[in-house]
Amino acid sequence: MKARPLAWLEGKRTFILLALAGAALPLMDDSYIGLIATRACIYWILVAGLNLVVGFAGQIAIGWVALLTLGAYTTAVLTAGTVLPVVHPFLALAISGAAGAMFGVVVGLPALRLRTFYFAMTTLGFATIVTQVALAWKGVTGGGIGVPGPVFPAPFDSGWGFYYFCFALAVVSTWMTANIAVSRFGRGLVAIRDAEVAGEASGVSKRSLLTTVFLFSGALAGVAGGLFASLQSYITPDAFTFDLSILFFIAILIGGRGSIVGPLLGTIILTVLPEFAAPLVAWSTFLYAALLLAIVLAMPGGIADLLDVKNRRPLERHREIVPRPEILPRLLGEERENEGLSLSNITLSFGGVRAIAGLDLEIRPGEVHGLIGPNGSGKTTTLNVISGYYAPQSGEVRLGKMALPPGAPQRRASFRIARTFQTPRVIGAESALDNVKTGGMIDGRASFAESLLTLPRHRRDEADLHERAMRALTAVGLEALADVRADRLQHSELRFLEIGRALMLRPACLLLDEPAAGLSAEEIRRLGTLIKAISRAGTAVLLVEHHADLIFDICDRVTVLNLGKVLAAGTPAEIRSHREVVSAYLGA
Ligand SMILES: Nc1ncnc2c1ncn2[C@@H]1O[C@H](COP(=O)(O)OP(=O)(O)OP(=O)(O)O)[C@@H](O)[C@H]1O
Repeated sequence: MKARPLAWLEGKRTFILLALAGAALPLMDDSYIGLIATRACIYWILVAGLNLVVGFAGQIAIGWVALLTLGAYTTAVLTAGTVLPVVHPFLALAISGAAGAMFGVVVGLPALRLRTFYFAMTTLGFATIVTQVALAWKGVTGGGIGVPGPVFPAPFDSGWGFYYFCFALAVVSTWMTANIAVSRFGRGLVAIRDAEVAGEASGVSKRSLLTTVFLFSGALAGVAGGLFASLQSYITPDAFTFDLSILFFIAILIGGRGSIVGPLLGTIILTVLPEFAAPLVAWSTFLYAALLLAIVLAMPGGIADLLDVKNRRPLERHREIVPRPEILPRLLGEERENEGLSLSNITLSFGGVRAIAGLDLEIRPGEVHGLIGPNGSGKTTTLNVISGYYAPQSGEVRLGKMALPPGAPQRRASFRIARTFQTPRVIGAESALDNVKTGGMIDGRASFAESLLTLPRHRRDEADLHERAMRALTAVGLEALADVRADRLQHSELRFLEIGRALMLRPACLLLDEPAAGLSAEEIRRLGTLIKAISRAGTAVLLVEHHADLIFDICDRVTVLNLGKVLAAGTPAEIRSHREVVSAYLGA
């Protein structure tokens, strides 16, 4: 068997090793090492929070040094007492955290509108603004001359005393971000990064989740800034360089997206490396850039990928998907009284193209309703109107008596409307189990703060979610692959995985967009049995499909679309013998 030299670094063991090493570091009795270790702890406090923004949510925030600067000046100015009465260093640190949180939201908000590099540019803009204000606002910040940093009271006033203070805060930051990573919030962030529409369909609200994370990440950066001011003894604007911002960002990339241990090791490496390469200090920007290039080209998954030994173990080649529909009632609820979904007079055009023209449709609970028609007849557009991705120009979608708000896809989950996609939208970097858990996002009761501190309600949520997700995976026949990363699964498994995720909503209405595409004949048969069982458990199922056999085998009713209009509607037998349908779609 192939040697796995990094296996011992997997998971929690690395954290424990690092914590023990960190706690024992003062035994070395070398104040220079103490200084570097303190700096690594401070950087990590900031990177821990930024990691949720960059590594988990995939937002390119490269100017986070702005928040370090803000925190440093806030603490220093408050404790120096040059402008206001002197504030106790601990209180000043807490105020810096609050200021960082507020400013974190301000810096982060453009991410709700801007994507990738545009957002990156705004964060850089903020970094420049903060440094320029620090330079220009001489009365408060001392301008280019600067301001003294705080000295924390005993026992934190000595080198190692201050180290332990920073180390303790770094441990707490790690613990809190690790708690978020394994909570529904962490999974929601990764969904925003890798499968935004699927996340929305599961009820992930990008706006509120990102705002909360910017708040938290900003608070950590503010606190890190306060500690940084103390470490520096005296701060001037040139302490907050662009290089520093790049260091924070690259530590996360080197570490690997969606990991905590990786960026932690990345931060330690990037803090320690320049000390060993002191003669190269003038080359630091060049070195960072070269390192980044090397990482992106040689190991895009970063350190975390190297450590992820579990996911390199080969999978069984000939795998079979054997759904277990008999457990559906336990997953979906034994006695459900769902209401049907109805569309009345829906019209939607894209420019001059009439995708749907006055469509009426009724999907009843306990039935499978097939929606068929030639390419471009408006089937996917109909699903997108029901699931809120498109707001129709006229007409109404109702669940029972309730009219659904047009648009607002992330609110559909609360109406228990679930869907799958024509091309499976899964989070490749997460396990099958975590993908399915994302579908149960809206059932979580614990707040972000409760998850941060892993309070009982959070633990109850997670235990419940785990049990249900395992049940959903069993129902769709994928329980043996629960721990496998989704990007290692076969296409057919992804199709069933999406259904598993949708079932987590206990849907009143399930929309399936060509679920049989790419499946073998046997898999289609099993899929048919599963879909039928889902509808019999009380769900209204809308099935868009090109496999006519599947449609006619399992549907209770079929609607045929042509050019966005209903060409025919009725039972499978009626549709099969409908003259116009046969000539327009089914063929002779
Ligand atoms: N976002 C869009 N912008 C412009 N036109 C669009 C858009 N989405 C769909 N259309 C057009 O609307 C019509 C209906 O498309 P739709 O994807 O709903 O058809 P479909 O029946 O699902 O086809 P297929 O079976 O190929 O998936 C097509 O003419 C398509 O080109």
